[in-house]
Amino acid sequence: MSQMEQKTAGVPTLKRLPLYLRLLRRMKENGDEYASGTVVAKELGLDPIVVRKDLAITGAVGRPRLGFPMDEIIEAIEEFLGWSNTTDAFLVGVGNMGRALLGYQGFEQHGMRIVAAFDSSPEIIGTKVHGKTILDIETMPALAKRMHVQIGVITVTASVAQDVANAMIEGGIRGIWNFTPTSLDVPKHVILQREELASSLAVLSHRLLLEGSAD
Ligand SMILES: NC(=O)c1ccc[n+]([C@@H]2O[C@H](COP(=O)([O-])OP(=O)(O)OC[C@H]3O[C@@H](n4cnc5c(N)ncnc54)[C@H](O)[C@@H]3O)[C@@H](O)[C@H]2O)c1
Repeated sequence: MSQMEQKTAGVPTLKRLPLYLRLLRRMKENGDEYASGTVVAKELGLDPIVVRKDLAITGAVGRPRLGFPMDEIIEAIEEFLGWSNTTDAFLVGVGNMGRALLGYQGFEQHGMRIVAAFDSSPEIIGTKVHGKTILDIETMPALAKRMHVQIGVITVTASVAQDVANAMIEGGIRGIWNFTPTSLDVPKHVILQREELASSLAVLSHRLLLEGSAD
């Protein structure tokens, strides 16, 4: 499917597609040649109608009674998410959160490769973290420009998050994954995604509370 023809999907669909991908890759490893929406729905405990709609949006075409050929459906989801080409990313702020993200090997399977990490602390600059030498934040915008880096991951102290975002934008970065609680102000062409563990925790706590009151 060309980018012009590609449909847009809602956020809930976009959030479910990686779950399908993980399951389908596992099924492929187990030797399955086809995947049906019904099986995917059952494995993940989702409504089959929702799964069928999600998979249809990727443009993959199922075969009657068999389902989707495994390679085709995997490729269709990867292309839909833009994960067929891994995108280079810079991470800024190598504290607790930054170190954890740098140590995670799984992002490459999800289309993102952290190619360099930056900090402002003289104690951290020049040290090695998970095999990467930490660079001086001052060098980040020029390097981002030179390497055509698309994604910036922000894991700095909240009070400097906007400065870091500005420096990333100066370097031509177009997608920012913000792990800080700071609401960032960015130009229209920049795509922002905020990650907030506290929000997920709020859902968990509230559900626990409801379960408790049901007893
Ligand atoms: N998204 C979440 O769910 C979540 C969860 C926990 C923490 N956080 C947030 O993540 C951020 C980092 O938390 P942490 O525990 O890793 O903090 P930390 O203090 O361990 O690390 C922050 C790092 O940023 C560096 N830094 C500060 N100013 C900088 C600048 N101008 N340029 C480059 N580097 C700079 C510091 O030297 C330090 O290494 C905080 O904003 C915190 O609120 C988010």
